[in-house]
Amino acid sequence: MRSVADHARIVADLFSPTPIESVAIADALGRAVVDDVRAAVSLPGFDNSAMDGYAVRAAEVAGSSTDTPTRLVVTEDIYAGRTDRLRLDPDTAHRIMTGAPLPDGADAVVAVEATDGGVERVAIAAPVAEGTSIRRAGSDIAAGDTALTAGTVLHASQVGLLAALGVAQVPVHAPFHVVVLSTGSELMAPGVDLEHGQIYESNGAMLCAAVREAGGRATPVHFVPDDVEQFRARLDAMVRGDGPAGRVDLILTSGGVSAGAYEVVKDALSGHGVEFVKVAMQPGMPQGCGTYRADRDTAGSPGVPIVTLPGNPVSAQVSFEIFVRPPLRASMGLPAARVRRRARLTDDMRSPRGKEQFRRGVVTVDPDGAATVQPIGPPSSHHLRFLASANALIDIPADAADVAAGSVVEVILLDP
Ligand SMILES: Nc1nc2c(c(=O)[nH]1)N[C@H]1C(S)=C(S)[C@@H](COP(=O)(O)OP(=O)(O)OC[C@H]3O[C@@H](n4cnc5c(N)ncnc54)[C@H](O)[C@@H]3O)O[C@H]1N2
Ligand code: MOO
Repeated sequence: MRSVADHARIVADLFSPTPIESVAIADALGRAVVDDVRAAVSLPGFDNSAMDGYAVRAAEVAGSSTDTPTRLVVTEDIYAGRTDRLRLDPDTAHRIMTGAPLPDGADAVVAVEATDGGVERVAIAAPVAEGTSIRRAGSDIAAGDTALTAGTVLHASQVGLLAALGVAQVPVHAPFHVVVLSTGSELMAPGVDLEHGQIYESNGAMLCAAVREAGGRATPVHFVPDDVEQFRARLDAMVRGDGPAGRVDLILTSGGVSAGAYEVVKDALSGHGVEFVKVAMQPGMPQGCGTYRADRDTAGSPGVPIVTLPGNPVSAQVSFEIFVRPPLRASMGLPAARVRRRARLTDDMRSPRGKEQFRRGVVTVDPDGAATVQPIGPPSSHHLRFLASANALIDIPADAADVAAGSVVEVILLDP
């Protein structure tokens, strides 16, 4: 059997970086900038007031107190957005609002609370040090400085910084596009009354969600029947790239790869550039991957990478986590690996020797930062409920069999 690490490397080699596109910053959320972004302007762009108050010369109000306020004539009213350049004459004050440009000659702002709030004349009841309540041009970022380094993922605050710098669009990797195929005659759409032996399709919905959560784009292709010819016809349309889905970076299937009599994926793809292997892991043992080329493709056609996951829902989702998510994210310049950490096991666990086990677990971190993990649900791969309650996968190495409560194990955190 192939090791998990070897299969992960072989799958990752199928992936290539997606093209770069220029995207409006609001639409670039969750994507990584491909180049350093330099500030074209300074922030702030001009000296401005940090408070609603009065722009003054600090030396002129030095002796102010409640009993002996300094009285100044107010000669200007500066609101945020005034664009004319002003000068503060000696023995005068300008009423000024937060964010409004500081007049030349002023070297401090007195907050309105330390004054009588006068409009034509103002009484200032407290001294201010030079520089008080002034936000200097470039004190946040100077024009020419690096605002974001290449690879930074855009969250709300990074989008805010780009907007403040007047950046409208940024170059980012195009979303990695995955066509998600579900096979199986037993699979039905929601809303249908199930007959005995039928089930609601769930892998397609789950894997599409997983692709989107990872930052990619997913197109579901549901309910491909267990028919090799029809299955191949669907694939061929995708490989040609002339279907409604456009460019396809990966075809992801689930089901139909083990040892049964109706393994449509295996039957359709064997001999077409796809290799089927057993990976030493639980869940997720039967796996396949390769580059699919249609029969009539001319030599040299690049084909489309394909990963075939096992059909059991927990196997499909765990396999996605281990084999597909990391290279998918790397192809978009996004941090690939989930956070791994050590945690103390709350219960005894058994693991099949010779297979790396990924058990569902709930990790709890106490206020001191110490983590414990409780395994939940049995190891078998149809227990979707327990997967849905887990926040981590417990990664038990292939050479371990019995792991006692209290042991320290490695966990993969599934919550962002
Ligand atoms: N004789 C053997 N039988 C099995 C082996 C084996 O080595 N020898 N391996 C077992 C393991 S481990 C797994 S995992 C599964 C993998 O089977 P397939 O990938 O061929 O998947 P299917 O047989 O098509 O389906 C398995 C199971 O999952 C359900 N399923 C499939 N697709 C969906 C979907 N889109 N939504 C919801 N549920 C789905 C399907 O109904 C089956 O219950 O094989 C074992 N058997
Ligand atoms: O390997 Mo299967 O994925 O255990 O259920």
